[in-house]
Amino acid sequence: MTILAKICGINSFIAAQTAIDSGADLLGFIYFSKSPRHLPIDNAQALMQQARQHASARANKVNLVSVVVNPDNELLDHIARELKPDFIQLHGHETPERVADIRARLNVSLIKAISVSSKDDVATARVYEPLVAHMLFDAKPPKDATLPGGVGAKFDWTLMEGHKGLAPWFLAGGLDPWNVADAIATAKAPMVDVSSGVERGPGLKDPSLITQFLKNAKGS
Ligand SMILES: O=C(O)c1ccccc1N[C@@H]1O[C@H](COP(=O)(O)O)[C@@H](O)[C@H]1O
Repeated sequence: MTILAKICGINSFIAAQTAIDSGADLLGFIYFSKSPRHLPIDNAQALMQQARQHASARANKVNLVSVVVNPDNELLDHIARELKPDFIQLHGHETPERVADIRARLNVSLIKAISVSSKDDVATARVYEPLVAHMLFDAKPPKDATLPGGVGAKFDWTLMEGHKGLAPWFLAGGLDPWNVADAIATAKAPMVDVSSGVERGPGLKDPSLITQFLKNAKGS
């Protein structure tokens, strides 16, 4: 099975270039000021343009994702207009009603993240699935965490056993180059997403870890 992989929290050209050259299918750009990977819109615009140009020069297909947390309409409109991402990832507590509003408002495909610690959490995907292109299953962050994602927290991958999904879905949360093959095999995940697991410090993407993650994910 071909596994699709997203490298999230891209905040430098070297990280984007390495991810594209190593076969990433999607790159994520964080708009959330508490994140060490946060990029103001102007910086994201410049970096996304460089990434698109590099992918096009290499004839690689890569989709660019803007990641937001409980965004208001003003921010969403701004992101859609200025960044023109292929996807917007909603990584907060957006309700199904709010996701339906966003879908009606924007002409951008959506990814909805939900945090998982039980089978019931996985089942909540059913109500979102008709509204979005992909679901993303992440761990519940620790209680004292300031970020809803990007903290390297893992969940029990066996909770995903038997989950089919209307569309291919992402497994995320605490993945790294050493555990990604096991995670894919256990969860039967068609797509994976990583942020902190390919860093040498908060917000510091490590090119060799990006390359190793993609090799191990795609070799599965
Ligand atoms: O990466 C971030 O800083 C981030 C901030 C706010 C919302 C989501 C964020 N990242 C997403 O979280 C998952 C899991 O991260 P990790 O691999 O466990 O560090 C990541 O795949 C991003 O989609």
